[in-house]
Amino acid sequence: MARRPLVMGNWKLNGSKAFTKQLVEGLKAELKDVKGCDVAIAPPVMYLAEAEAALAGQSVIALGSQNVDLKQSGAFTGDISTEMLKDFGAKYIIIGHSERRQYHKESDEFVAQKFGALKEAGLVPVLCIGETEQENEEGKTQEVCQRQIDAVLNTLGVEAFNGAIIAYEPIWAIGTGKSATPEQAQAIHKSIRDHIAAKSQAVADQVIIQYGGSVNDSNAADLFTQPDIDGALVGGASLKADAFAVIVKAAEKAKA
Ligand SMILES: O=C[C@H](O)COP(=O)(O)O
Repeated sequence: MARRPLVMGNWKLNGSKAFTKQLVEGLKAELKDVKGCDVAIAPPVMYLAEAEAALAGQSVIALGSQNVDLKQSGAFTGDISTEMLKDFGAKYIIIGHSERRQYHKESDEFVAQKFGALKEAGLVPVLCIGETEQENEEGKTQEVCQRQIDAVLNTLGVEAFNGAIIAYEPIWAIGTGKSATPEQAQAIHKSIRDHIAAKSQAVADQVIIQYGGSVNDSNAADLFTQPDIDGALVGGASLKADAFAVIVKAAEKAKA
């Protein structure tokens, strides 16, 4: 079945009020005629208000967030709730990014709880999974990805993946300039889809599986030729409107 691609920019810990306005204006100009690809940006939560204001009046670019917490209100210093994200019009919410797993010790189970909280709130989880370089060299890539997905499958059921996004991001490819090859990524994406298909073919057929890890304006088109690569989660190259636009348009063209 045809899946509508999603290209999402993860700005990580970058930007300012002025940068946010400037980049969003640039993206609006570059992407105004895009029809065949969903597009989202995840600025730092500090700048969701600026991004929401700058995105007003257009429907090509959706707003997202890089994280969410579990509680709705109360004495939880520093936390961000699903309702707060909805208040800013955020839709696509990244969870389980390897930087959160590594630097904030987020476990598979904790990430699965966040997945459930997002589904309950009517938001779209963008579940990041992926192996370290060592796990890759030890041939454990599929095992690691399946374990990270199983944390959701086994607690929320396969139907939770209806309308959700998976982002396969090999950790060794993030920010290194060393992307997985299209063939390497396709093999893992297919194994992820097959793993979900073992529970439900229908759910597997519709789930968007993005690739992330050094995607740029030069390598995106080749990645998108692969049948199970349904878009990209882009870090560094999402900070430049022209490079990000090339990636979006490559997805639109490849999946037309
Ligand atoms: O969320 C995005 C990824 O971590 C990829 O980052 P990158 O494109 O800078 O390698």
